[in-house]
Amino acid sequence: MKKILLLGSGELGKEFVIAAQRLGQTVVACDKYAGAPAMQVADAFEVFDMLDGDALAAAVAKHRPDVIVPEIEAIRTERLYDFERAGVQVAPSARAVNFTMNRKAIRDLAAKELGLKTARYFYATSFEELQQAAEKIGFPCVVKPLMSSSGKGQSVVKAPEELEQAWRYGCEGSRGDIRELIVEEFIRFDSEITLLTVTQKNGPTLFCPPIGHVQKGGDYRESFQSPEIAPEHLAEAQRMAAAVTEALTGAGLWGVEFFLSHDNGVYFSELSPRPHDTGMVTLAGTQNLNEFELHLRAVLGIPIPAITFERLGASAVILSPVATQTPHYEGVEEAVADDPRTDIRIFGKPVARVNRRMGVVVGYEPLGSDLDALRDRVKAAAAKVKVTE
Ligand SMILES: Nc1ncnc2c1ncn2[C@@H]1O[C@H](COP(=O)(O)OP(=O)(O)OP(=O)(O)O)[C@@H](O)[C@H]1O
Ligand SMILES: NCC(=O)N[C@@H]1O[C@H](COP(=O)([O-])[O-])[C@@H](O)[C@H]1O
Ligand SMILES: [Mg+2]
Repeated sequence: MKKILLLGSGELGKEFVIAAQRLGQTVVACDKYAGAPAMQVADAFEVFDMLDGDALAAAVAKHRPDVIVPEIEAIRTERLYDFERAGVQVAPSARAVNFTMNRKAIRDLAAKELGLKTARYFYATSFEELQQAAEKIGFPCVVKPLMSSSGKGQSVVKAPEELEQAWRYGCEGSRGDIRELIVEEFIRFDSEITLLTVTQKNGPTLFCPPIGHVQKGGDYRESFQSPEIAPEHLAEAQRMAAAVTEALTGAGLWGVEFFLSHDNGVYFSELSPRPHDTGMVTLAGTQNLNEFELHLRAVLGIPIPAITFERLGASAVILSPVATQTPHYEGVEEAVADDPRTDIRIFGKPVARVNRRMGVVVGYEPLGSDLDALRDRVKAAAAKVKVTE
């Protein structure tokens, strides 16, 4: 049995810990606040800022884990190389986690080294550089901090006069100590997908059926598995996902994000070297193993003979409209009352902020059913749940 140090303890970590507990593993859940979702189900927990390299090293020295499993991006990832050299397994690998925590490293690797198709992009370290970059890209363009997730600090800029606001918003939403933004060409995609990809220690790379999703303000609102996509688009996405995960090295589940355009084909966007929020749809039992079970098996080297697609699924998020130290949930009973194939997860975050994701509704139907109707049903159920003070 292995001891796992989980770096980040949100909703994704919570489901990962549940999967690990079911296989008898020991998990120490870490995050910068107490009472985080994954801590509620772990064997032990530590509260510290994972961007603090010394605090991170102290937690590793104290618990002597066999495996470190990052769950968020805000980690002093350079230190992971030291732990890996000292014999601790890092999932999927220190290189993968270090490259993906900063958009610059992963974007340059994908676009320049691997030659994958991405939106055109430039970097900016000052407002003047941002203006020059936006002029070259044209409008609209997308401005994002190099280090952020869930759409924090991200804006679509429609005209030059909006750039100053985008610069300020981007710097404010920037995590860690880097003050640099990326400016991207705005891709008019027809749809976007996450391709959950599994790399194994001993075994071939496996792909889950693609997950379609809808984002607002750079944050996921609903996801569904599996949308109809052109076979050549799927093949191209799988080729790119295999190339980028191979270059990053290691074993685990990855969420590889793509934009699909009827006219322009497939664009690589970014990837998470860990379970993906849109992949929470797999909690609806869409596959033989959900994304958390797949990550665990791949990390521990437990065989995954195949990933099978069992049912259509949809997920819709529950966001808090209020900031409160004492979140309450109304409408849970109503949300699940009418449909036996609808279920809900309340993450148990101790505190609510405006637009913080507090729960998710998942639902399923047999393969071959109407996916749009399923999405509507799941969204309607999620809308019945209200986070209140
Ligand atoms: N260049 C672009 N053109 C059009 N839309 C974009 C572009 N970049 C991002 N978006 C939209 O914003 C969403 C979030 O962007 P991105 O994945 O880069 O941000 P993020 O903060 O890393 O999100 P997360 O951490 O949740 O994956 C995308 O899924 C897409 O809907
Ligand atoms: N897109 C990344 C993502 O969804 N990450 C998930 O959200 C948590 C942070 O939530 P919080 O901001 O509400 O604390 C993370 O810990 C992870 O589970
Ligand atoms: Mg993303």
